[in-house]
Amino acid sequence: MKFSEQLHEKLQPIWRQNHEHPFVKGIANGTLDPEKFRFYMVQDYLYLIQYAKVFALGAVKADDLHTMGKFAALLDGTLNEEMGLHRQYAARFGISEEELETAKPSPITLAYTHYMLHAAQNGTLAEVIAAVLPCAWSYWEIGKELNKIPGAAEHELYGKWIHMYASEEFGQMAQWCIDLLDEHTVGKSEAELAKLEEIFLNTTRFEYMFWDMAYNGIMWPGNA
Ligand SMILES: Cc1ncc(C[n+]2csc(CCO)c2C)c(N)n1
Repeated sequence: MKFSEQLHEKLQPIWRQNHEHPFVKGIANGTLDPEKFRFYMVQDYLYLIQYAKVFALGAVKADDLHTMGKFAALLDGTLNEEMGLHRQYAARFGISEEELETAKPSPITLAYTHYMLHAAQNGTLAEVIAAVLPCAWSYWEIGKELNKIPGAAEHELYGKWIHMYASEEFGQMAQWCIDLLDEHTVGKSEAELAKLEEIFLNTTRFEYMFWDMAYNGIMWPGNA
C-alpha cells in the first residue's frame, strides 16, 4: 500500500469532522454568516503568506531541477492566484489593503503556520511535503464535494471560493504533492515514516482547528 493510502485511511475521522463543521456546511448551503467568512479571509490571507514560505523551503530542499521548478510554481500560484482570490474577496468586503497589511494572526493561525515552518525548516523534503499536503488535499476534497451540490458553485458570495478549490488545476497540484510524498517515502525506515505520519496528522488536525477558529471568530479567549 502506498504511504499516501495509509495516511488517507488514518485521516478519515478528521476529514469527516471537517465536512460536518458548521463553517464548511455554511459555505455548502450558502447560509454562512458573511462576517464569519470575512474573519476567515483575513486570517487565511495571513496564513497563506507563511504557507508560501514553506513552498520556498521545498525549493531549497529539492534535489532536482524539476522538483525545484514545481515548488517555485506552487509558490507563485499561492501568492498570485490563491491570494488573488482573497484580495478580490477583501475588496468585496471593504477590507482595505491597510487592514490586510496590519491584521494580526490569531493564536491558531500562528500555531499552525509556525508548526509548518518549524517542520519544514528542520526536516527533510519528505517532511516539507507531509506538512503542506493536508492543506492542499483537504481543500481539494472539500471543493469537489461542495461543487456537487446543485447551485452551490453559483452562490453569489461563496461560489467563487468553491470554484477555485474544486478546479482541475488545484486537483493536479494536490495530486502532485501526493505523488511526490509517495516517491520520497519508498524505502524509508519505520521511524522516519512514523515522524512523517505525525507531521501529516498534526497539520490535518490544524485544518479542523482553523475552521473552528474561523467559525467562532477566536482571536483570544474573550476576544480581548
Ligand atoms: C487554512 C488553509 N488551509 C488550506 C488552504 C488551501 N491552500 C493553501 S495553499 C494551497 C496550495 C496552493 O496555493 C492550498 C490549496 C487554505 N487556503 N487555508
